Amino acid sequence: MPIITAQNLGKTYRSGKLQVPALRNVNFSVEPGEFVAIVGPSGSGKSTLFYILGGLTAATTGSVLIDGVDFAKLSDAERTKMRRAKIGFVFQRFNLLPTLSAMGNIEIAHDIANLGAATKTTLDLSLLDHLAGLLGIQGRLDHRPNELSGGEQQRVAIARALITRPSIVLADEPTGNLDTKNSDAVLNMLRTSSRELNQTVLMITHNPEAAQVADRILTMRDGEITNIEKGSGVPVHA
Ligand SMILES: Nc1ncnc2c1ncn2[C@@H]1O[C@H](COP(=O)(O)OP(=O)(O)OP(=O)(O)O)[C@@H](O)[C@H]1O
Repeated sequence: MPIITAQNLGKTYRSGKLQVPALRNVNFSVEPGEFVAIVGPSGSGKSTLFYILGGLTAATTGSVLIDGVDFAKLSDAERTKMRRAKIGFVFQRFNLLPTLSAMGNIEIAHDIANLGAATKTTLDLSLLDHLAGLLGIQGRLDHRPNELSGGEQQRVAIARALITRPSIVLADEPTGNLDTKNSDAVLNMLRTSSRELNQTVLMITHNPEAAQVADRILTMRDGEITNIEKGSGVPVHA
């Protein structure tokens, strides 16, 4: 069964009398463990699609099924619970909390996920070690965000998203503003988490080379999916 199914998704933003159609008739599904890149020009609806898939915004038409469950049929509390349990976000606008260390930011993500979980877990220190090693941030965990470079902050944000072992990772431009070395580390981390941990990864990117790391590439234009092709699925510089 697909882990994500989008059916006839549409979204129109309304501000006053103005209506902005952002998504039209979007249909696709994603299998568990698949890595899907989403590309397309600015304004084509990529972020809007992510907000809807992540249960942060309601669709105007159509539906999203996560593990067969329709988001729209859940109460706000149930939707929040499901989001915390299943989805990890790597969004540039969801910055790290400035008063906490990198470690504190990762811990709090675990604590928040635990709030809604039926079975409480303790922080998985071996997973933390593993992620910090792969992302090259072991020596930086005691530092606050303002003492970290942009690339390090982005890698901490990835560790924060993955520490809860979400079944779905939504990453919006995770390599934006990163140099090649950091960008490769992030892409390879996402590639690994999909292949080895069976995490489903959806990644928005403007970089065609980054998109190739995915199994499938969806192209959006004017709120529609206009093309679906295979990616190489190969890590960068492998
Ligand atoms: N809150 C909002 N209110 C009104 N219109 C919006 C809102 N958010 C997005 N839009 C509009 O919806 C359309 C799709 O925007 P969206 O941010 O999803 O595109 P995008 O492909 O992610 O763009 P980018 O690559 O620049 O981030 C655009 O025309 C945008 O101006």
